[in-house]
Amino acid sequence: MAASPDPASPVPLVIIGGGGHAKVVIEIIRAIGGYHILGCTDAAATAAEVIGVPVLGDDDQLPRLFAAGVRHAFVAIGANRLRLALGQRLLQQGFTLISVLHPAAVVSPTAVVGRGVAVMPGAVINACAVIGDFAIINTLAAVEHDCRLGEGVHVAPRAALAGNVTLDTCVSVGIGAVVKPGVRIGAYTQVGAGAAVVSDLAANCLAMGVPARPRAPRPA
Ligand SMILES: CC(=O)SCCNC(=O)CCNC(=O)[C@H](O)C(C)(C)COP(=O)(O)OP(=O)(O)OC[C@H]1O[C@@H](n2cnc3c(N)ncnc32)[C@H](O)[C@@H]1OP(=O)(O)O
Repeated sequence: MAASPDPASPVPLVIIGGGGHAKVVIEIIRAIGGYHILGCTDAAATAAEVIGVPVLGDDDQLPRLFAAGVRHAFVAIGANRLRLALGQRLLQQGFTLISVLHPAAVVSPTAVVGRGVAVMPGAVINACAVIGDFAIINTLAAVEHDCRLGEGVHVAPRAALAGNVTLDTCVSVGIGAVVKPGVRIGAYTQVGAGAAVVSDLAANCLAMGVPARPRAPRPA
């Protein structure tokens, strides 16, 4: 995680994405303080600004911004694969990808949080959990002790991971879903809203229900 910025000299920052997730991220960055949000990039923008942040154009603007001295960025896109791919591209371009932790989130001092991670209000990340780059721990989600979350995962609002759960790359755990202790969920699998995952799930599947049952495999 990047060091905390100095509120007296705000760090210029660009946000990638301009949708609903970006709105939440913008408000967290404002709550943290210490950053000057220059704007956001959004190829599909329908307005000139997002809650007061100007839309700068599409991602082709990023090399120009880097050349102008902007070094800090955050990818605020909900789609896991796209968020991860763009984050990795920005790292290659030399940007520093900050993590945004809402002041009302609780993150254990023994947890490890990667780059480009969003932790929303009320989320709890408990002891010795490891959160991979570009993860989203959404509003009121619980990530219990010793969980291992890969890159690009999303734990949706009010979802709860018990201790020692492993989520591989780009897993999505739907709103209000729960995952039993020690369970491993394979890469790119999506768990439906309200599901109860009581045993391991393979990669690339869609699982839903109580207990969660995998449905037809999803395209890789
Ligand atoms: C801040 C934020 O907003 S973060 C956003 C977080 N997002 C989420 O949590 C989304 C989670 N997504 C879901 O739960 C979705 O319903 C999915 C991914 C499980 C399924 O989506 P789709 O493939 O589009 O399924 P679809 O809506 O066509 O439903 C197919 C069937 O599954 C059922 N179904 C859909 N979702 C669920 C669910 N979560 N649990 C149980 N059954 C479900 C439907 O009732 C339907 O049943 P039927 O065939 O008997 O009529």
